[in-house]
Amino acid sequence: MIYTLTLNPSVDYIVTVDQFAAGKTNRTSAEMKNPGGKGINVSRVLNHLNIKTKALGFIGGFTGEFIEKSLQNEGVETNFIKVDGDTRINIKLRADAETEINGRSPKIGQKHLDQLKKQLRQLKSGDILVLAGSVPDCLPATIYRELVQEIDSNEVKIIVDTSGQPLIESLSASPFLIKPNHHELADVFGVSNISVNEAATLGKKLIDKGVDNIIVSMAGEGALFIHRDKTILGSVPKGDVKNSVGAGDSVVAGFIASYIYSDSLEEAFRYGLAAGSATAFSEGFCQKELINKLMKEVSITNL
Ligand SMILES: Nc1ncnc2c1ncn2[C@@H]1O[C@H](COP(=O)(O)OP(=O)(O)OP(=O)(O)O)[C@@H](O)[C@H]1O
Ligand SMILES: O=P(O)(O)OC[C@@]1(O)O[C@H](CO)[C@@H](O)[C@@H]1O
Repeated sequence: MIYTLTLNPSVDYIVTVDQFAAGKTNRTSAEMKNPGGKGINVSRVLNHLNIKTKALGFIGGFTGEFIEKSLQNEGVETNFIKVDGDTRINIKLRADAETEINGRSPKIGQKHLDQLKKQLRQLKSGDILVLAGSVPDCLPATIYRELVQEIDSNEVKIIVDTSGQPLIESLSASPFLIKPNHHELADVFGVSNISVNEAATLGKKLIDKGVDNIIVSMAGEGALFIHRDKTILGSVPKGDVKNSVGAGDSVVAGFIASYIYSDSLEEAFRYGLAAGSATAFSEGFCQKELINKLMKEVSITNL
């Protein structure tokens, strides 16, 4: 089974304002409310690709109910733990530029954490666990590593998509895959504005720390795939970007979808990039048909 864990889900309120004026009353020309949070997005994209997952995490209040109902309506299996307080609402403002305001998590108590640990103890050899998104303020930055320690089997593949200290702390859990973007990777080393070659060098340092595979996404500039004995540069298709929310999550979902069938890391990397771009070029999340079309435009070069 593939499990996704979103410690800090969100209702994504995506609003389009034709001409945004700061400090004025602006009116929307379009708006959407979607269940969000990185792990939930991975589950939703995999569902588009007819792959079953179980979405785990903490939800609360009317926003939490909205998320649970929306996922159930789409056919995504969930096993959320209910907390007091409302799940956050994240604002994605589409105007000339895209601006995001991400909210804070409701409080998560020890009993909720214990419930989650109990769920994770049910995971079995061959399962995949995707730990994705920010860590709520009330939890320690080490939480992903601590949660992985609850899993009995060493044969569960761990995928981590987070940033900052939680990403650094998760490295010692020996993840099968991490997917930082180039800014997040640079951040791990306290640097900024890295070139592709610098990203490859920094990525290899994380491989030396015990990570099996790394995808470093660089938006429209392509992506790197780094494995112990090879580094590959992937191109991404050219197109009209309509939506960047969930593009990175689609890379993770696409990678998983392809890997479980092909068992080929290179094919999975290419499919992940095609899925990321298919989401970027769509109003909602990627669909199979567009991913397959874009696959032809993703080329890879060994570095
Ligand atoms: N301008 C673009 N043209 C083509 N594909 C794009 C573009 N921007 C993003 N993508 C696709 O989306 C993927 C993820 O983009 P990015 O590197 O911005 O990740 P991210 O920062 O994790 O994304 P996000 O947090 O917005 O979901 C890229 O690997 C690519 O497949
Ligand atoms: O605040 P976090 O947890 O880092 O990111 C949350 C978020 O921005 O990530 C998803 C897109 O990747 C959105 O659905 C959601 O709003």
